[in-house]
Amino acid sequence: MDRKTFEELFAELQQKATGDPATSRTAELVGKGVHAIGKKVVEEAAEVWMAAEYEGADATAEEISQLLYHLQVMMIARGISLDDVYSHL
Ligand SMILES: N=c1c2ncn([C@@H]3O[C@H](COP(=O)(O)OP(=O)(O)OP(=O)(O)O)[C@@H](O)[C@H]3O)c2ncn1[C@@H]1O[C@H](COP(=O)(O)O)[C@@H](O)[C@H]1O
Repeated sequence: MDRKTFEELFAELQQKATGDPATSRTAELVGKGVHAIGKKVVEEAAEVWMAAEYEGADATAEEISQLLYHLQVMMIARGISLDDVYSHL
């Protein structure tokens, strides 16, 4: 399985963001902009909630990974760094 940490994913997405939208989901989403990314964030957040209430831990963890991915895409689209977020934790 292709495992990565939150920080490793963010570094990968920063590279992907300026790539080819035809082959990179990240480049496609960043190209579509904050409005489209925001809709995905809300959709994935709802899927986390539903999985947590009605599905198992594995399904919930998968939905959480998709939410984290889309949050990172939003950060990149808005020029927000990991440190910008960590400073509020
Ligand atoms: N971790 C992720 C990841 N999580 C979720 N997703 C995307 O989010 C989708 C999940 O949302 P949905 O279930 O709603 O899928 P969907 O219905 O096809 O979505 P829509 O097209 O309808 O918006 C997946 O199909 C992926 O397109 C991700 N896309 C990419 N990554 C990782 O990001 C990195 C860069 O990926 P690329 O930019 O595609 O090269 C790689 O390491 C990938 O593993």
